[in-house]
Amino acid sequence: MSSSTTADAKNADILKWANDKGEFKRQTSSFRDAISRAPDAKFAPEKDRYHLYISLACPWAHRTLLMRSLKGLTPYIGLSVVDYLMGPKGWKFSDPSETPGAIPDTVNHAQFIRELYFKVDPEYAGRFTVPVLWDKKTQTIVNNESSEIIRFFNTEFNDLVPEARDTDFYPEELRAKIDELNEWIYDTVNNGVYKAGFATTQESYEPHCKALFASLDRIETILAGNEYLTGSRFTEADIRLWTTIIRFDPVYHGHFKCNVKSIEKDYPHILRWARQIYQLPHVAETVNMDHIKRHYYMSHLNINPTAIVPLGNGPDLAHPVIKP
Ligand SMILES: N[C@@H](CCC(=O)N[C@@H](CS)C(=O)NCC(=O)O)C(=O)O
Repeated sequence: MSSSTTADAKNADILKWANDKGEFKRQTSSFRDAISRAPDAKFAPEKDRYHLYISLACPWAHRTLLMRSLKGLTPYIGLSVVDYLMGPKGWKFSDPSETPGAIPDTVNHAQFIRELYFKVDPEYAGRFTVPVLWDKKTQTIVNNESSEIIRFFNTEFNDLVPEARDTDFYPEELRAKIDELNEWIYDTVNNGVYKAGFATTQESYEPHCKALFASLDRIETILAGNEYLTGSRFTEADIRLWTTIIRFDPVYHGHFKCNVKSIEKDYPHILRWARQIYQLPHVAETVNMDHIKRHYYMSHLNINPTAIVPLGNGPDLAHPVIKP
């Protein structure tokens, strides 16, 4: 298949989220290299070598932006931010005068994220997802899987960036606990909201919605007895869950039909934890509620054909933290 035929074929179904059985299945990410400080590594940690492409709306991409900020990597790794609106050609770049918060692609001068994928692989037939971590030196995609990008951001710049050494979000002694939490939280919460929201049959919606709230109840119990998910330490497990939780009341509760309970009214310990993280240094500046709400409500027209964006923004995360 030529690249233009591949592109046309993708155009036809890019906004179709569920399969013929009415279920949403997330595709496995294709680019899985890593930045490494090991001698002779293909992708060594270097200043100004890498560029991160994200959407401020996307919870997966948000994790990478957050880790970049928390680890002090902002001056070391460049950033482009796509428009919140996803059209038939996928994520696009816009000028900030049209879309405040957007940052155009100053590295590859692409109009759409798909161009990066085709530049690296003209036969690429997967989805054109964000985040994308780009290497300017070898002109390729290092990795497009957020869970892996945040892992190597956490450790591999520690020799280069003085302040990065002071923080470790995946400490040796908590790894087993973090991995265990990540596994069920990914399946039933991070991806669970999408499985409920993109379902096109009652049978595929209900079990995912029930599993989601069973997990939120379990998380509420954990956070009733602990400051963070693993105890007293803020870790990767919190970062991964938090980007989903702050989107919950403003978007998933209505748009994805996850309305059995809300964070603000029914989960006081999750709310306390969400506010506590929001108020840590460098976190609030990564949140753009306009991009978040407009992306979901205006891009998924099969779910919301009028494209009306509800007014509520969810709980005020800047509100002083009150222990319930
Ligand atoms: N496994 C990926 C998932 C990324 C992902 O699904 N991103 C969404 C936005 S929230 C996307 O870019 N979707 C575009 C598409 O599927 O066409 C990760 O965690 O990095």
